[in-house]
Amino acid sequence: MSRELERALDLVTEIRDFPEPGVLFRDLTPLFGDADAFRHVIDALGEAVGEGVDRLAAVEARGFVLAAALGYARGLGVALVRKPGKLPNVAGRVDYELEYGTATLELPMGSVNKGERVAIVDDVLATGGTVAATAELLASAGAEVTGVTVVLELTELDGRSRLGSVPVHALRKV
Ligand SMILES: O=P(O)(O)OC[C@H]1O[C@H](OP(=O)(O)OP(=O)(O)O)[C@H](O)[C@@H]1O
Ligand SMILES: Nc1ncnc2[nH]cnc12
Repeated sequence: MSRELERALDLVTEIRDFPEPGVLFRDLTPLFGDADAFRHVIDALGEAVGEGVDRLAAVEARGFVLAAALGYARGLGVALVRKPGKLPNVAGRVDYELEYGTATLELPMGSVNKGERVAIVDDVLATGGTVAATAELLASAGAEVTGVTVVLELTELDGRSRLGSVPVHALRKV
């Protein structure tokens, strides 16, 4: 890994007991706010996503920031998976467990085509609930999930185990 990418990832801060007691929250805000760091992270994610991908998928909200820049850099459109109640036309909905609480995700109608090869991008892989729910939504819409690419993987929470044989790429494992 380049020194620049190491420096970028070192900007992620740890906050104890947020958003609830017992959670060590990884905050990517300083990384998003530093132009050089952000560029190095997007370049690294672009390499990790690899070839043979037709589209990206990302989850509101932090995933959108990464996927928008990555989609531009790689010339790929993005399926914007949303928290509930935001979409006029919903192709599918999944409820899932988070490290802190429960959540629901919705896939916009028409955001992926049948048979498309879609790579999921997010900032943090924790329990894997978010990405597993996204993969389920994409599969229900007829897309093929080629892989999951994240900035940080929280290995202790073993999110990978929820993703079956889908390849997971993390820029850093903590
Ligand atoms: O692997 P998991 O246990 O599912 O957790 C990972 C998810 O949690 C965070 O999102 P959050 O729902 O906090 O939303 P945000 O992006 O709107 O801050 C993060 O951005 C990932 O999407
Ligand atoms: N510990 C954590 N830090 C940042 N984002 C998260 N999403 C789920 N768990 C998280």
